[in-house]
Amino acid sequence: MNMYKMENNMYKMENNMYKMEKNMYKMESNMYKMENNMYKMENKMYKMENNMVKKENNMALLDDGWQEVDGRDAIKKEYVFINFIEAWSWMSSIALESEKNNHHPEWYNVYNKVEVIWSTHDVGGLSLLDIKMGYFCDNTYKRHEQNDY
Ligand SMILES: C[C@H](O)[C@H](O)[C@H]1CNC2=NC(N)=NC(=O)C2=N1
Repeated sequence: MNMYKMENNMYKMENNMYKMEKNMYKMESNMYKMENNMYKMENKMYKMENNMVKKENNMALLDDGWQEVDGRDAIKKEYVFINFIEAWSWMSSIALESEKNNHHPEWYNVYNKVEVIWSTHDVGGLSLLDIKMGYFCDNTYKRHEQNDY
């Protein structure tokens, strides 16, 4: 009779082992899912942070005379120089930096005035590159003779 009991106990133990193993697999699978969700959340956080930085920088530029373009996700500003040569020389500096960043302006020049628009065509709106180039335009402008009437 002890033999039967022992055998029976053995079966029970074996059965419990299987159950534990199954649970382990489930736990492992849940861990992977949680990890995956964590990555997704982290990714969302990065995107939100990036958008916040973009908005903050954008606001700062708007304070510096940049305007939003009607009906477009783009910013524009008009610069006035002392003459055509100053305007063209400033445009050359911007052109070189644009090539470096592979990010190019939309602009319109008449004599000593240049209107610049920044927008990222690849994403159909503003990106951090536009803001970076906006700052570059302003900083370069400071080194040119101006005519602010
Ligand atoms: C193919 C080339 O890299 C892309 O078209 C670049 C070039 N310059 C650019 N300039 C701007 N302003 N926006 C862009 O999306 C852009 N894309």
